[in-house]
Amino acid sequence: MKNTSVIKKLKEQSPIVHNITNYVVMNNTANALLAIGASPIMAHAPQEMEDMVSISSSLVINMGTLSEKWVEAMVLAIKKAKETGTPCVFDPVGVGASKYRMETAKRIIEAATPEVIRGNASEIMALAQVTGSSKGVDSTMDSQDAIEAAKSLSKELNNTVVISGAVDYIITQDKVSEVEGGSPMMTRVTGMGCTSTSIVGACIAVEEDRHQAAVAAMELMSEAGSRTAAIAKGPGSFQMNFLDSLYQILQEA
Ligand SMILES: Nc1ncnc2c1ncn2[C@@H]1O[C@H](COP(=O)(O)OP(=O)(O)OP(=O)(O)O)[C@@H](O)[C@H]1O
Ligand SMILES: Cc1ncsc1CCO
Ligand SMILES: [Mg+2]
Repeated sequence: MKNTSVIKKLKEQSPIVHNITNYVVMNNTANALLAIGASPIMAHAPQEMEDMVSISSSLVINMGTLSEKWVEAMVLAIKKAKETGTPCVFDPVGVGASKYRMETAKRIIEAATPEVIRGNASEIMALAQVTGSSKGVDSTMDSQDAIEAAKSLSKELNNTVVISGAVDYIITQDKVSEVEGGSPMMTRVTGMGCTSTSIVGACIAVEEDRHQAAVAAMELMSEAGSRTAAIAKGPGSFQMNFLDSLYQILQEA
């Protein structure tokens, strides 16, 4: 890890991170947050969204498995977050794959701008409306192909945009940071992208410089991915050992 200052803050502060995320990854991302010393809440009932945001240090909105009640909860949560000054990261899973996802992403962003958006190249391209041709929830292009789209998105929204992939790009207006490392095995385990989004959520809870927070989160993912790849025999042991790697990196910091 190049810079451990954000990680040290995570250890000291143990932030509460409220996640409205998808059924597929809920358990993985809650465990990843616990492994890095954060305190996850996974909840999505509209009736309790404002209370949950009020007690949280950051908000994660992930639109992996949408339904009307969840969208209602997402909109309520991000509006409340704006009111309370709670930073939010948005993961536009599969945006571009359906009209509903495109409309929902717009609705969320129009309700209040998320401080950070993290997606793969297809998602960032679709979100920037450069192309509407996202295939499913996995990326069909290299992360560098979406840099220009991410820059225009970041300028339009005045926020930070993260493109994940073999190389991660963290983009705030014209500022571009790169994070290498990790492992191709990360694409064989569901929800590694969603996990990176939740870790961004933990980092923006403790670091006000959103760009720096997002870089730290992606570096943490990368380091944990590289370490895990050295010992895992396949996706199953990768998934399990990834949590241990996150935990160990935090212990060392
Ligand atoms: N080829 C690769 N080599 C190294 N690291 C990778 C590679 N592909 C992805 N990663 C890492 O895996 C994590 C997830 O990124 P990815 O772009 O696969 O997300 P995603 O497509 O949103 O995933 P999902 O939707 O399954 O959660 C990031 O931390 C990224 O750096
Ligand atoms: C596979 C899948 N489908 C909807 S969400 C999700 C998890 C990865 O984003
Ligand atoms: Mg994803």
